[in-house]
Amino acid sequence: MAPPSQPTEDTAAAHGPITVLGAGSFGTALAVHLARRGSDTFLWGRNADKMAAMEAARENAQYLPGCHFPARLAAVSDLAAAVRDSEDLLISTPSYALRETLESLKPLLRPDQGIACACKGLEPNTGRLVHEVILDVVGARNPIAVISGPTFAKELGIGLPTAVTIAAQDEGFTRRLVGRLHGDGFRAYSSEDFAGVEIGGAAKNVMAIGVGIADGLSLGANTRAGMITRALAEMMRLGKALGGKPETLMGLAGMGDLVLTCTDNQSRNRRMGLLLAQGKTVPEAIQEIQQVVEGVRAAPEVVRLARRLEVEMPITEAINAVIQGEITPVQAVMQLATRPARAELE
Ligand SMILES: NC(=O)c1ccc[n+]([C@@H]2O[C@H](COP(=O)([O-])OP(=O)(O)OC[C@H]3O[C@@H](n4cnc5c(N)ncnc54)[C@H](O)[C@@H]3O)[C@@H](O)[C@H]2O)c1
Ligand SMILES: O=P(O)(O)OC[C@H](O)CO
Repeated sequence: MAPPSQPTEDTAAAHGPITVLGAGSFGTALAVHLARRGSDTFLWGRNADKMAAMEAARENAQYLPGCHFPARLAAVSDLAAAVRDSEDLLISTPSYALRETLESLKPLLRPDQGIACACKGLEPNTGRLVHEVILDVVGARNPIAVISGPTFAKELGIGLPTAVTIAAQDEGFTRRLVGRLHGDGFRAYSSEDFAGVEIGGAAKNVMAIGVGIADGLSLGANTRAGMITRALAEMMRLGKALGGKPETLMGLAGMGDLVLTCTDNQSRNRRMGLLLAQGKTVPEAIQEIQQVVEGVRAAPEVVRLARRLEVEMPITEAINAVIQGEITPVQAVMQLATRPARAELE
C-alpha cells in the first residue's frame, strides 16, 4: 500500500504544532505520521549535526531509511525553541532516557502543554511506570498520555495500517491527541488504564526475548503459541496487581503487541532471543542489533515488581535469569518445561 500523500481528515491541521522528542526509529515514524496527518511537527534529537543532516536529506537514514519527510516535518536540535513553538509534546526516547528527557523539558514547559509518551519500559532501578516517572518529574500540572500497541516503526513510517491504545485521563488532551493521530489508516483507541497499557508495553518486550530463544532453539510452533498464551496470563496477573484492567491486557497494548513482537523478526527483542539461542552474549547481541532492546532492562524490573506484589511470573523469571547470565537458554527451557501441573485459570 502506498503512503497517503495528503491527510484525508482535517482534524490534525486544526491543532497547533507538536514536538516529538527522540529521533530514533519510532520517534521518526510518529513524526512522519503526525506531519502527514497535518500537524506541523518538530522532530527533536540531541545531536545537532545528525539533525541538520536529517533536515537536509529529508530522511532519517540511520533509523528509518526510505521514509521521506513530509513538508510539515522539521528536524531540529534546539529544544527550547521547539517547545516554545509547540502546543503538545510526544516523548519517544528509550525508557532509560525518559527521566533525563523530562528534566530537560521541565523548565521549558507551559502548564497547558500536553505530554504524551511512547516509551515501552520501566524506569531502570526504580521499576516505575512511564506515567509515574512523568508525574514524579513534572508534577500533575500538565495533561499526560501514554501511547502503546502493535506498531513497528517501519510499517507506520510507510503508512501501512496501524492501531494503538492511548491511555489518558484528561478529556481535552485525549481528544486532541486522537485527532492528531487517528486517520489515514491509523486507528487510535482511547483508554483510561495507564497501568494496564504500560505493563503491556514493558512486559511484552521481555516475553519476545523468551519466544525468540524458543524459536532460536527450534522448539516449534506449539511451544511458540503456548509461551505467548502463558506470557499473556503473566502479564494479566501483573497488570491486575497494579490496578490495571485484565481487559486492557487482552487489547492492543497487551495481546496485540505481544503477538506482534513475539512472532515477527522486525522486533529487536525477538531478535535478541534468537541471538541468545545461538550462544551470543547480551552485549554481543546488542552490538549486532544497534538499536534499543527494551526487554533487557525491563526484565529485572518486571521480576522485582512481580516479587514485590507476590505475582507468579515463571516465564519472566526464566528469561531474566538468561539475560543476567545465571542460566543458559536450554536450562531456561528445562526449568519451564518441568514445572508441576496446575489449573489453567486461577
Ligand atoms: N521502533 C519501534 O518499532 C517502536 C514501536 C513502538 C514503541 N517503541 C518504543 O519507542 C521508544 C524508542 O525506541 P526506538 O525504537 O525509537 O529506539 P531507537 O533505538 O530506534 O532510537 C533511540 C533514539 O533515542 C535517542 N536517545 C538515546 N538516549 C537519549 C537521550 N538521553 N536523550 C535524547 N535522545 C536519546 C538515540 O539517539 C536514538 O535516536 C522505546 O521505548 C521503544 O520501546 C518503538
Ligand atoms: O522492536 P521491538 O521489539 O522493540 O518492538 C517494537 C514495538 O514495540 C512493536 O510494537
